[in-house]
Amino acid sequence: MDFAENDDDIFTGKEHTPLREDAFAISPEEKMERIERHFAEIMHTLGLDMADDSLKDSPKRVAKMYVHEIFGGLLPENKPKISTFSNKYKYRQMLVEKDISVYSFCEHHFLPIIGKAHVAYISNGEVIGLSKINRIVDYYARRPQVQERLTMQVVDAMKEALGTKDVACIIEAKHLCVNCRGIKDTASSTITAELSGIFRTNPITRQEFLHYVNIGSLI
Ligand SMILES: Nc1nc2c(ncn2[C@@H]2O[C@H](COP(=O)(O)OP(=O)(O)OP(=O)(O)O)[C@@H](O)[C@H]2O)c(=O)[nH]1
Ligand SMILES: [Zn+2]
Repeated sequence: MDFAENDDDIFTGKEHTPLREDAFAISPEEKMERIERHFAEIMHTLGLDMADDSLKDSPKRVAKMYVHEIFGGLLPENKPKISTFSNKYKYRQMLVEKDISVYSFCEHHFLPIIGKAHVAYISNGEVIGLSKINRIVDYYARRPQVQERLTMQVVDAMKEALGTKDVACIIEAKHLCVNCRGIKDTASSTITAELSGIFRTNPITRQEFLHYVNIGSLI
């Protein structure tokens, strides 16, 4: 199954990211031009000398970074193409892709969320290439996010790609908006878990997953 067939999910709200209906009415190039202009205004307002040779290209750098790098998961064309294979070898146990790097951005402060995701599933006849699990996490991370939504989006995408309900995702991450400003608690981190199918209903399966990912020593 080609997961990227469902590019319109981003429009229907199925992916839950709060986007306007006209989010894609302007091209990525136009988005970069507008962000460059607005970011230059922010820097100017802060009193920075925009003629300084180190600062003058920063609005352009930020615009490119927003549209194509850290928020590249807002562009449906970046949705990973997920091909699955049939489970010919009849592996019936859990598969865990652990310690997947998460680089996301808090939608309240636009500061980094840095951590690890652990994703597990039990095959219902299809298997997925391992790297595609990392790609799914990366795609949904590269948006302004809350950690709860990111965790659920990863599980939804895996369920859709694999045609199974037996999927789980745990994310443990540090939110720089908590660590480096506001309350400035550098020690705390946030854990979210979305457990679906047998991971929710069977405590032994859930325990096996938790055992493999050894929660508490992730970062
Ligand atoms: N539930 C949830 N909250 C988040 C996440 N990332 C950041 N936040 C919180 O979002 C909240 C925004 O709260 P506000 O009171 O509107 O913002 P603020 O005045 O800057 O809050 P402080 O961080 O407490 O200074 C803060 O408590 C953040 O810690 C997340 O992924 N999930
Ligand atoms: Zn924040």
